[in-house]
Amino acid sequence: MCTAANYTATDHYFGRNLDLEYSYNETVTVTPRNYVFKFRQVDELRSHHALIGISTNVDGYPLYYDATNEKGLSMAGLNFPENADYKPEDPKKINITPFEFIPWVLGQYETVAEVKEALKDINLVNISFSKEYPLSPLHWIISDREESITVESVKEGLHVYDNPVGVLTNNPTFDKQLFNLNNYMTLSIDPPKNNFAPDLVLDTYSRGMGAIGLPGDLSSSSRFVKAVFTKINSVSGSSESEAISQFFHILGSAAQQRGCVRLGDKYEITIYSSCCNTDKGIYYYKTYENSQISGVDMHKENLDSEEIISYSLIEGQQIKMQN
Ligand SMILES: C[C@H](CCC(=O)NCCS(=O)(=O)O)[C@H]1CC[C@H]2[C@@H]3[C@H](O)C[C@@H]4C[C@H](O)CC[C@]4(C)[C@H]3C[C@H](O)[C@]12C
Repeated sequence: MCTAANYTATDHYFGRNLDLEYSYNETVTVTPRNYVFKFRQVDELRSHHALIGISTNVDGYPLYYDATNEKGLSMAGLNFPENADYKPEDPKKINITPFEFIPWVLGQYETVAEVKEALKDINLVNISFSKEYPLSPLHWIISDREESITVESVKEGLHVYDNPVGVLTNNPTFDKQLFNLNNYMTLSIDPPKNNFAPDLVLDTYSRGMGAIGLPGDLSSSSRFVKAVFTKINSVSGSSESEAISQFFHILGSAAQQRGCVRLGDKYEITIYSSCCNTDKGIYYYKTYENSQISGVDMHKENLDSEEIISYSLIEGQQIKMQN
């Protein structure tokens, strides 16, 4: 399971939890402007916006999970099993493979509005990277400071939904996730009023009772409701430190602890949580066993170069002893 979100304090932030039972040796990867992005069915991009995000790099190609470009546009791919349906090549469309989708969008566009226009001509074509890296069933959230969309290639075709909550998890399809929020409209951050039985004396015996009924399990639809409630009601100071702390707490509301979701002989965990300051191009992250925030600043790299730059994730707790 995964959860992605965006958030605006003074700056704008975008990030995700990557929930899985194994890892692909992912790294924080900066793709500079002159790295040649080759595509299977369309012309290469010799010069493009620079990107920072997390990827698995195979044969020098960054297979991004989530990324932000130097213009502040961000995108993340999340699992969408049984629903994702990629298509045969369509000669009337721009045929992009799912593994090329993040570089193709972030390499060229600056805003969600531009992406929406471009998506009218896109076909997500069923070509995998290689035998070892087959097609992943994904859907995507794309955000800038102003708006977010969700893109789902399903049996009926390519669906592009406005995403008014700036959150994405996994199944079911995004229209159903949004509809499900109707069921929670009475939840509140304030103490509840007794609408249940006004003649009964009912006591608000604990803080937080306004949100009783907010799901706490780790299913995708429950994480969606929990993350939306937490994000929409989030309050943070405007400093970088306060904003990124708050953002990691939003993701923390839907994080997976080892032992709660069994998959055969493994457990799904939140492998990493990320928070990119999309205005400054700084990618912050934590890992399951490293609660300290680490960061990579894309602008400290030579963004005019041609080679990708990657940083291994710092794993293992960094404990600051005080005596
Ligand atoms: C499985 C990951 C998403 C995590 C997630 O949503 N889990 C939820 C599980 S569930 O629905 O609740 O069951 C996705 C996100 C990005 C994906 C990776 C990226 O797309 C990059 C390449 C793409 C290649 O085609 C396959 C390997 C891969 C390296 C992908 C492996 C895997 O599918 C990743 C890591």
